[in-house]
Amino acid sequence: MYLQQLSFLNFKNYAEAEISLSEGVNAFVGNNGAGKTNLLDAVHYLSLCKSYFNPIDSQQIKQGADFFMINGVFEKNGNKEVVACGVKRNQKKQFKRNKKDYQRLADHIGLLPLVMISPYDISIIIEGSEERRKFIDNVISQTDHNYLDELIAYNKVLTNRNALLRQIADTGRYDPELLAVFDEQLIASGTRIFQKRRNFMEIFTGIFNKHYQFISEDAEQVELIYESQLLQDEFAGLLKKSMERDRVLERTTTGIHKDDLQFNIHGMPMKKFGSQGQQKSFLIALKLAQYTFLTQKNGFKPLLLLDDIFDKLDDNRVTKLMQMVSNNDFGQVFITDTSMSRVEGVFEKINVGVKLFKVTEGNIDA
Ligand SMILES: Nc1ncnc2c1ncn2[C@@H]1O[C@H](COP(=O)(O)OP(=O)(O)OP(=O)(O)O)[C@@H](O)[C@H]1O
Repeated sequence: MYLQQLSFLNFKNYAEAEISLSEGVNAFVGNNGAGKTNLLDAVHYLSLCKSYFNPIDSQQIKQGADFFMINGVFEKNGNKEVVACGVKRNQKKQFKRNKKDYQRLADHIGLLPLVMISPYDISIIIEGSEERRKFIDNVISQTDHNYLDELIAYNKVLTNRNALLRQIADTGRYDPELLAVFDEQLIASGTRIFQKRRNFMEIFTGIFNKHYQFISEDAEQVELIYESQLLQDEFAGLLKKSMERDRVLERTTTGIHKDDLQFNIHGMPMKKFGSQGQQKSFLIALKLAQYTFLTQKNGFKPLLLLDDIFDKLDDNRVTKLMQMVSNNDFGQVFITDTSMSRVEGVFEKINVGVKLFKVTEGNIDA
């Protein structure tokens, strides 16, 4: 599966652009602020119906314009998939596959899978647990359609249960039967999500370890550990035990909404003890593991988008990484960088062909 043609109108700093892409490695080179990341984000829209960086669609419309449009022609299993995404100010986002509107955007997720690696991913390491849960959920939902619905259902019951806990605190009165219904729904849904996350992490951790060791050439010992209260006890028992605390705190304190991932380097937290290059290597290994997982599950290769990938990595790691993503386990790759000579040098060294694009202030030249 790969993107053959990409065009857009009024998207971020681009008035208009149209490019034909290589099935292999495509590199976009230009100065800071030229529009390299914006271009990757347009590809992200076509795959996941949204920006990777900013959840507000209208903010992606070029300043002064009142709509944006992104079109992509993909090749998948010998067929063409024509995908179009349009956003007009104050109107619902339009998303089409082969000229047909989608009823639900969620139906598109997973059709054209994509993995993005960006400097913003550092939030997975340094921010709170929500970022790490988002990462797991994003990977699983690209291969399991029911997963997203299950999560939405869980969060809805969680909101209702929390509202009831606040009502109990305010009024001292409540309907125990209603609480029992919420608990039952939360347990059923939460347990299914937990099982999916645990099964996923069992496979994913092994893939991650292999990728990290490859990129770092076994230079350091790292760990990726799934943490969930449900690993210790059944959800029903946990909920019962935490009832008193939940009532005091007026929110549900146990469940899969508390799951987290632990990242360690030499047994210590990566966030505090990893160098910037080690943290970046860790994130790259996580994302490449996501790539391998999606490939194994789907039976075809996702797109791989590498934004500003060379920054903070030493030459050995850059070479290893580019060797890896240019081999047969990977398909179409997009890379951005600020230096043409660096990109040319890296690919000459590993003897891999690359399609080069120059990006200058909203213009792309092949
Ligand atoms: N809605 C918008 N309308 C007009 N310009 C926008 C819009 N959104 C973002 N931009 C502009 O896009 C530019 C940023 O582009 P982008 O992030 O793609 O740069 P880049 O080439 O990746 O740079 P760097 O090398 O610094 O990462 C900024 O100048 C920003 O002001």
